[in-house]
Amino acid sequence: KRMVQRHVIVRQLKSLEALGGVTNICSDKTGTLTQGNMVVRKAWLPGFGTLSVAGTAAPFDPTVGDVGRRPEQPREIDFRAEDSEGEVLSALENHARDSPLLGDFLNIAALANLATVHQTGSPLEWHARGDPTEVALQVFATRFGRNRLALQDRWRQLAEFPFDSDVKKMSVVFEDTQHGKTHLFTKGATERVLPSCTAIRDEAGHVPLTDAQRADILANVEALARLGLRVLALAGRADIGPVDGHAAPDRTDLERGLVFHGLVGLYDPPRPESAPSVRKFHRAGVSVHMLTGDHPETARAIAIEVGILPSRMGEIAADVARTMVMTAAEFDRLSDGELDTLQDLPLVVARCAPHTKVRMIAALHRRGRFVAMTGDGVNDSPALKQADVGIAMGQAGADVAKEAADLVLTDDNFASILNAVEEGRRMFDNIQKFVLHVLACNVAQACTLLVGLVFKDGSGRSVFPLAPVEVMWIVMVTSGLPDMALGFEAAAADIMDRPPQDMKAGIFTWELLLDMLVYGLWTAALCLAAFLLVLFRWGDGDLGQNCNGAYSPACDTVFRARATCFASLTWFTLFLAWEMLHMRRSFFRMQPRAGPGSALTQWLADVRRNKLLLWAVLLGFATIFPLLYVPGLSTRVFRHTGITWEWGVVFVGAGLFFAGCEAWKWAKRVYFRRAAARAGGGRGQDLDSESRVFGAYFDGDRGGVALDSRIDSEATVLEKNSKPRNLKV
Ligand SMILES: Nc1ncnc2c1ncn2[C@@H]1O[C@H](COP(=O)(O)OP(=O)(O)OP(=O)(O)O)[C@@H](O)[C@H]1O
Ligand code: NA
Repeated sequence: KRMVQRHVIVRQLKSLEALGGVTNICSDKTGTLTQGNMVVRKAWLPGFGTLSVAGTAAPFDPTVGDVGRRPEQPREIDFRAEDSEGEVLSALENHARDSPLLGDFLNIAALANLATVHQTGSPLEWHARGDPTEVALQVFATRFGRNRLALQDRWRQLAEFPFDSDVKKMSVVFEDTQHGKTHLFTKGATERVLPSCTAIRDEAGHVPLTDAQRADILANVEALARLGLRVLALAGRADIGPVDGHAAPDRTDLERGLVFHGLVGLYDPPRPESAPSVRKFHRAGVSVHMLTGDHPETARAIAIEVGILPSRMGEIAADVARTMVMTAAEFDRLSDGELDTLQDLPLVVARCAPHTKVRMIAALHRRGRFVAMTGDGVNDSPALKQADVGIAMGQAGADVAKEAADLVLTDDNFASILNAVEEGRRMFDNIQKFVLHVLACNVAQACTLLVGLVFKDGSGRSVFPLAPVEVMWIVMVTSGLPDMALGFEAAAADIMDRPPQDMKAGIFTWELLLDMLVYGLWTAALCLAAFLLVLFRWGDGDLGQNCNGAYSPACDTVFRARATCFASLTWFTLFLAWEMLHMRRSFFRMQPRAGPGSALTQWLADVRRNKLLLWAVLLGFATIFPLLYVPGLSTRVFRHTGITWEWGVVFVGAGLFFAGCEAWKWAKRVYFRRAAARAGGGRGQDLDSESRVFGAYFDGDRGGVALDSRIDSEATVLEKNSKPRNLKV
């Protein structure tokens, strides 16, 4: 339930716990790492030039921002230059009317488009409905007065071939009621649209498309994608003859012989939380991969912005860089064997289709990784099922995807995955603490009772150091209540600073088993020592007759010794619950950094933090007195008797108990520090975090070939140049 506030719906409680052990996260880009609110930033129309939209932070409002124009193609423009946007156009509607080239381009943008953008409410506000990509195009067309709603008087839709992430394009058939002609309008990923194009539109009209022009177009796509823009190609075919919308016309038959009209570049800014979340995942030892349907250059630029790829891509050897960013086609060309020989699997897979996600999971599994995968599409179900933890999107996600998933993010936000992982680790930790406490207490009781069998009275019967009712009481009340309270313990401060737990080992790690023995045996040793000292050292050593059964004056020493043993075990059980708050940190310094107050106030605050545990411990403390001193209850039921000076033994035992536990934790800390230093191989804390995370990739010896390190700078330049100039709120 608490997860709902953190924007996560848990469909499988088990998977939340599993999420704590995730080593690799494969995330979508659009809407998850990015905001999913797109704006058209660039458009290129052959023969008309490059348009730039700047100064808008309001994605739905077509009246905000300027449109600039330069006569060159995008590949010829240095977008870092001050004047890269060119001359600002005024009266955009007139431009659209006067230039048939621009007019046709905008018609495709507005009509091959199911989104609506309109003004409603009072005061009037711009609203949009539909797919973000299409909303952006609709807003762009509306800037020039070409809103689909306005065009509907003249254009009548006859058929639609919908978009899906496998075909990566969509087409519509419209009838121009003014001229009675039928047209096909297509938009989509360039490499899906361009092959169906045979001509290109420019000032001269339609001219056949040459190979040189195709190469030109692709160079322009790259130039725009490098800015982190999603690039779509617009194309169309005029006068296709009669089409019967009811007869389900053949898609491949119509989507050919198209005329290329130009490109649009849409920007979908990363969510502000994405980069910090990726950084936190890296600190937590979790690798983040981005599997996106977008163009590799777009994917690369965004991946650099959110830190999935290092900003210093240019320093990475070319062959390494090539395996860091792959297209699905490149990825799928490699056999399973070849994938397994790669030093690292790609961090970014572009142009991803749903089945590529399944192969990625399989490849990660073969490397023994524990994988969480996001998905929103109808075809993502196999990947979501295959992943150790499948995560669906609550807003953009298809219902089938949600059904196949273990978790649903209600806000589609990548940062919410981080919350879920943290919650998973907390749950795992608390289960481990709970189990360790139960087991250590059991070991303590069992050893005390077993060793106690050695002491036999005159009739040859063993004298129990603990009576059965005492043991029951400790199991059910003294240890039971704190055990429950441990489940509510908050996450440790460093919970996201350590590597994921090994899900194959589960909670029963070597550390836990050793802890169980150490705490259990130490508790048993102290309890037995208390029993024996009170009985033989300071008492008369009289084991009496049948002292397990009933009180008699002869059993007085045994009853006192038993009471001391019981009081000790009660206290140690309670203290051990407190020691469980952190597996390695000292109970007296729970927080890594002391706050403003002294160590004592800090400690008091830490102890008070888990209220339930505090009450459970205090209750356990308080109840021991009636159990010892209420006549009848004490001797008849619990088979012990009130003690006096023996409390001194309990106090000293408590001191030794803490000393022992703390010494053991200290030894563990030293051991793990050394182990970490060895594993770090001297690569110290002083390195910047990028070198730490991506150190394996920056390998000087490989002779890094300077790649295009302009990518990141251009994306930031684009950001800077487009700071809102006349932002309306
Ligand atoms: N509405 C659309 N009409 C036509 N083509 C589109 C549309 N939306 C996206 N495309 C094209 O399909 C490509 C892949 O889009 P897809 O929706 O599969 O990716 P995505 O799911 O948005 O990205 P991600 O996988 O990162 O979430 C886009 O890069 C774009 O070229
Ligand atoms: Na997607």
